[in-house]
Amino acid sequence: MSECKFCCTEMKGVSVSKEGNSLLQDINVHFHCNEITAIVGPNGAGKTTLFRTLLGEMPYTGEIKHHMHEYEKRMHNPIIGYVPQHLNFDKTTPITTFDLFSACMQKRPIWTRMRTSLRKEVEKALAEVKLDYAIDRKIGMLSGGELQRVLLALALQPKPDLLLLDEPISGVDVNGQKLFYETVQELKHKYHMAIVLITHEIGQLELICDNAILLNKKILAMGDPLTVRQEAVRQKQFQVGGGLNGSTL
Ligand SMILES: Nc1ncnc2c1ncn2[C@@H]1O[C@H](COP(=O)(O)OP(=O)(O)OP(=O)(O)O)[C@@H](O)[C@H]1O
Repeated sequence: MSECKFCCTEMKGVSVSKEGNSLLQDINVHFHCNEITAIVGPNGAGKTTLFRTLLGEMPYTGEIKHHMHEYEKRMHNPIIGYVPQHLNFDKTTPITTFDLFSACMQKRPIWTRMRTSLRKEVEKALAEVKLDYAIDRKIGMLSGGELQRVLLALALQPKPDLLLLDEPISGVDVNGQKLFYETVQELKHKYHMAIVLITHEIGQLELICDNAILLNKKILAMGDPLTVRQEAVRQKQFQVGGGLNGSTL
């Protein structure tokens, strides 16, 4: 991967064990700002565990460092945004996109009077993910792709230094996938974030990321997406055409 130019998140000799099982072994990687890094690997490879470790949810040995500009260090601790694979909720809920944002963005309880500026802020946040039209829609009526872009917009409140996307478009149709990745590319250029993406769709890796990591407890390959893809095939970490490991080429 390229030299660190500005800020980055660095994992140095990170290992995770749980109940006597080794889940991650000696992970050494830099996630750079202005770059999208894809993490690929078979089921049970430890991809989500790596995210949970970065989010501070898993005890680990080794070091995780967030290198930031000096002035940013004075302003805040690193902010990490997270987009999950799915949001499980009752599809008949009357909650709208605006209600969801209000609950997340308003510091006071939402039954108290809302900040008058809140609606404008939500409109701006939704415009960034091309969902201006969805502010008053019930979340249960949104398509899979729209809902994932709502979650992406929420993960940007406030702007993170590191954005983690955990298989964000699995089950989303082709157009929805395209729109999601276009939006992520635009955000990368606009906010210079480090973005890390877990994906099983390694057939188009070079179209969606700048760097890739092949993970199976250890890092098996790392670098430009095409090379990592070839290495995944060579090491038979995936089945051509999908199948065994739930991954597609
Ligand atoms: N809290 C935990 N305690 C014990 N084992 C765990 C825990 N969390 C995850 N594991 C195990 O660690 C392994 C890696 O899980 P993880 O969810 O990180 O894999 P993954 O690469 O994200 O898989 P998938 O592609 O199927 O989502 C699995 O064998 C899982 O059962």
